[in-house]
Amino acid sequence: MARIIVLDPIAQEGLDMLAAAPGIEYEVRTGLKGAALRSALAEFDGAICRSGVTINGEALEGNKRLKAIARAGVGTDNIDKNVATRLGIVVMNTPTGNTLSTAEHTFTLLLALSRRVAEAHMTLCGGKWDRKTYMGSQVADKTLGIVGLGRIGQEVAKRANAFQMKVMGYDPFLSSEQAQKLGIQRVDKVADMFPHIDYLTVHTPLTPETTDLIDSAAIEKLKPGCRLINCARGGIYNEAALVEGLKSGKLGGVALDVFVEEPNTTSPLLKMPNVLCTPHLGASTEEAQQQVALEAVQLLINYFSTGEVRHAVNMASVDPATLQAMKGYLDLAWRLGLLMAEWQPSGAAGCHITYRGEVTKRNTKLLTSAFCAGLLEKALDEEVNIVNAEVLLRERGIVLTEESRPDMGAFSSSMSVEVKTGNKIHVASGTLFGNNMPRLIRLDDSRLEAYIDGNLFVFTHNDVPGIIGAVGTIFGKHSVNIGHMTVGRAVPGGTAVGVLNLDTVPPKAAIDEVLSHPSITSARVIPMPPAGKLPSWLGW
Ligand SMILES: NC(=O)c1ccc[n+]([C@@H]2O[C@H](COP(=O)([O-])OP(=O)(O)OC[C@H]3O[C@@H](n4cnc5c(N)ncnc54)[C@H](O)[C@@H]3O)[C@@H](O)[C@H]2O)c1
Ligand SMILES: O=C(O)CC[C@@H](O)C(=O)O
Repeated sequence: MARIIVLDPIAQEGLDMLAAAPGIEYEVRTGLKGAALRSALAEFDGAICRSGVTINGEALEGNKRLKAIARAGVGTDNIDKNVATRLGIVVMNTPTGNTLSTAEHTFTLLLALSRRVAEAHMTLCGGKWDRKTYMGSQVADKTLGIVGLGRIGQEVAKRANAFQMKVMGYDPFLSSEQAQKLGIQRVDKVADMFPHIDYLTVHTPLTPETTDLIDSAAIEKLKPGCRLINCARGGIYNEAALVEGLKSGKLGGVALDVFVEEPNTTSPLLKMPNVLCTPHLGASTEEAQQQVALEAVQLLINYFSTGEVRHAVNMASVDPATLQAMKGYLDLAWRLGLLMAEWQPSGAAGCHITYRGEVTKRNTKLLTSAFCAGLLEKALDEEVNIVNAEVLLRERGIVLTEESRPDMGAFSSSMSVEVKTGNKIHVASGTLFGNNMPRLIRLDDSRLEAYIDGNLFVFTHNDVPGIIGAVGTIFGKHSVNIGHMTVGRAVPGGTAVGVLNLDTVPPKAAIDEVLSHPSITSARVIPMPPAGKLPSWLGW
């Protein structure tokens, strides 16, 4: 049973969907922070939030249970994604559910700011019929500048065109063709539009590049009287610079839905004329809230029932069909990781993975993550999965590289992992027989064909007659049954490797006896998961 915590109010339709979902139970606990949030998160497998709760590193610290966070909305800046990734927690959002509502809210603020609607309303409510003070500005034939032309920015541009405005815009990922299609005059730098625009609106995430994007220096370059709107994130406009710009008359007005500090009832802007503020209401429509709640709940239901990862912001998304089709390869990659962790027990400095043949057409990045998860699984105290494995590996200074070679080797598909330790390189290669039978086809220099499940007994020896018989006799004497046996070598008479699948873990006395054979150079038991057992992080 997956337990889900709902940390912010979400639409009832989302809660109903959670209640009806088999294998899921949920609790709504809103308004949590600090230690209360941390201990609550530790009791659940999944979490749903909006922008109210702050899931920072402290809130996630030491969490060994949480697997997935779904954000009912777009911005995930209230979640510490670095810490989540490190802990193997996938963070997903619902990118489209509130696009139209937020674009509409932006336009609402733009129009209301132009006509000073809120101030006039407040004056009238105060008993004054004032038709002189609130002279407005027509938007038709004015120019709107848009920074960030993703989903919301583009919808705002469409509405501006419908209101007969000229639109200029900047987004590093907007092509000239798309800009032309949307009737946007694209500029190469944000500042290029400053002297020409009467209105500026931003629709980017809050990032180091967009923090204080509009500060005093930028405001200085704007056309006098320019009106600014922000329905994206507080901090993109520097709030102190806005106050100064309004005071000096350089700015014609400011409309904000978002603030650096939220909730916020003390900003000096709230008391200034030509200012219009709403308390982060961009996505607050019944339609948007219903849609993001349903989408967020669906993301978690899918994640916990099929392992599907969609709209992830801290890892590649994986749909159930891909997962299903890659099950066998994921199992192989994970097992090669587990095997290599035992085969080369001293510290790895680098890993290089080569994919050959048909497997190169698949999502090899996912297979690389699965290998890394296997490699680190036993070494680390914390949960290692495909979300955090690569990060954890790189954090340990292990250099990870990957290559794909579409040509087939001896097998239609294979993956080879090289683990560098000091000046040695250990190699293991595997392939898949059928859909779900992983096989080891190379260990260091020896070619073989071994199972990678159960109690593996791996020994190196000189390629001389009598070794197989000697080992078989020793295990027979100790009542250890051999289920499967394979030996391989690079060249006759050189170094060889034997891999046995034992029905039980051999006693130390049996291993010592094997090691006492003059031609056997090493021997160790490598416990592998039983055949068909898949990693728990795949949710199967
Ligand atoms: N007020 C609200 O309630 C509300 C609701 C929804 C979204 N939002 C905010 O709106 C933002 C935009 O949402 P969206 O759905 O359009 O996201 P989106 O990902 O579709 O678009 C963001 C765009 O910003 C662009 N961008 C990133 N950095 C940039 C930079 N330095 N300069 C110029 N462009 C840059 C990206 O290329 C992208 O096209 C979100 O990040 C979220 O924080 C607020
Ligand atoms: O949850 C909300 O209402 C705000 C949503 C909005 O900020 C977002 O980024 O999607």
